[in-house]
Amino acid sequence: MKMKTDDRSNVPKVRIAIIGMSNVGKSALTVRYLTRRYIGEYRSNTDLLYKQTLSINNTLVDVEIVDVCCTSNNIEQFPEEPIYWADACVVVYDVTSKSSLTYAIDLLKTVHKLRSQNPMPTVLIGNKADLEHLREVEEIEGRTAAIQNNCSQFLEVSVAENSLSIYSVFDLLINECRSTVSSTQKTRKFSVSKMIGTLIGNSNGKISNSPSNGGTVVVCHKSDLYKSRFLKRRQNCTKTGSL
Ligand SMILES: Nc1nc2c(ncn2[C@@H]2O[C@H](COP(=O)(O)OP(=O)(O)OP(=O)(O)O)[C@@H](O)[C@H]2O)c(=O)[nH]1
Repeated sequence: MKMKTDDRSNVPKVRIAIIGMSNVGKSALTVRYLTRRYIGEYRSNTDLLYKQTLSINNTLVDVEIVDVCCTSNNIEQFPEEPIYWADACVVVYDVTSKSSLTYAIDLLKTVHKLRSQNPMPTVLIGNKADLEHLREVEEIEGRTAAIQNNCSQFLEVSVAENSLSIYSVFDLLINECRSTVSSTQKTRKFSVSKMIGTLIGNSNGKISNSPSNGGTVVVCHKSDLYKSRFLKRRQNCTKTGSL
């Protein structure tokens, strides 16, 4: 079903940054939410910008998700731009890696520091719960970290398995920030989607009642997407695809 361009002018947009240490399953989580599928291997060393119109509680929402790849596990080197860009943040760790929880906690503190003037909802997700025999982080440790760092939700999941709770975490998060977002969108200083919109193609005309289609994904090198806020980045993007 297609909507007229005019009909879409009131569709709210929500931007989510997925962050966490390398190999915790950020890409797998993002693709699981948007497509309901699990894909085992993803390219690393690139940030992925997903853009999809979803129907949540019978309301359309333009959702943009940046899956921030993590080439260095040094918190000092984590790029700040996605945190300023986002309306909400999903911080992921791996229950089989204690250091990934430590990193996630550092990220949560960084998010709250950078966004102290303009707070945004954060969610903490412990992934790979299927690997019980390799577990290094107890559920209570993750939950405590989430509470201590003001996360609105905490969840242990296995993205490899199809669990409704994964979808409801995102849906709740999007609902949580939707009202705030609609009032601030008019005053945004810059827009990644506007800047690279021509690359993404005309996804604006696509309405997806099923979350498994209708989206686009742009693959960019992190430095190209975030270090500069200018359009010249366009030429450095390496690939555009559909979900
Ligand atoms: N057992 C298990 N493996 C998972 C799960 N989720 C992801 N993986 C695996 O973990 C590895 C890393 O997944 P990615 O989604 O690429 O992780 P990432 O955080 O995006 O990694 P970077 O791009 O390096 O930052 C892959 O081999 C996935 O197949 C899960 O729930 N269970």
